[in-house]
Amino acid sequence: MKKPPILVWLPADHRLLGTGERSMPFLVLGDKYARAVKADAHAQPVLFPLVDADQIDELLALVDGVMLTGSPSNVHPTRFGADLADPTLMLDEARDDLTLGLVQACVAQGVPLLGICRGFQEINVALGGTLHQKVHELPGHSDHRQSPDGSYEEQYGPSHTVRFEQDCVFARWAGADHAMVNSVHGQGVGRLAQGLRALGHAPDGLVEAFEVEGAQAFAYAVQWHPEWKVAQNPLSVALFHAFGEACRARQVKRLGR
Ligand SMILES: N[C@@H](CCC(=O)NCCCC(=O)O)C(=O)O
Repeated sequence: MKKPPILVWLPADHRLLGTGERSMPFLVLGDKYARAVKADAHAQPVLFPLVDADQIDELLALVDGVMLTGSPSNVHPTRFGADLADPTLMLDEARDDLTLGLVQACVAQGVPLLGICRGFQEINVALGGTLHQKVHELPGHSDHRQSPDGSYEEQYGPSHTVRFEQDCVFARWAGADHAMVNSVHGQGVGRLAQGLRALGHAPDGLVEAFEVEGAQAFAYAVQWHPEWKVAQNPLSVALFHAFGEACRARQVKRLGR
């Protein structure tokens, strides 16, 4: 009997598309995230367009993993007890309303969870951590953003090293104690949530990778973008392969085969 596809839930962004009077609300998902799930985790990306918080458990029962994508939007600072530092920052409170509860449900139920960039930040906030809203304004910190004028090749190209904790999963996936990563973010981890263990740091000390300590299943997050041209990066290949295998293992448990 043909095995059903492994299903990975990617929460959508809520975005106004169009200009002025003609702008309209849309639900959007970055193409490169969906393609990485399909081509590199060997799973089927799925969207649930409109989810109420009380539907999370019933929808989680239908999927084998969750991937929280990056986004130009930011977690609303009230979610981590701060005031909005810059009113021009793009926000997406509808996404916050879903993802912060979704993270807690994934951790509680042992659903494989991968966070990328905004998704990395969401996991930290969902579990009680805080964010720096403008890393580039912190003394001793680098600017982790990219010029919007650069090509995508430039924006998502190698930007800085990340040094991994000795013998951690990222070091094993990279085959080294460090890796060059891209960097497309203005926010970053302030206080790491209790229960998260930092596994990688940028040269300026910013946390760039963590795990959920004692997680029942795959539960990792990165500040960089492994979904960018996965096949060209052995660390990204290993990361998505491991995520896909964890989702496959859940499918066996979920479907009994
Ligand atoms: N907005 C937050 C998170 C940054 C982020 O997710 N960047 C990726 C944006 C576009 C993409 O999906 O590749 C921050 O600035 O820290």
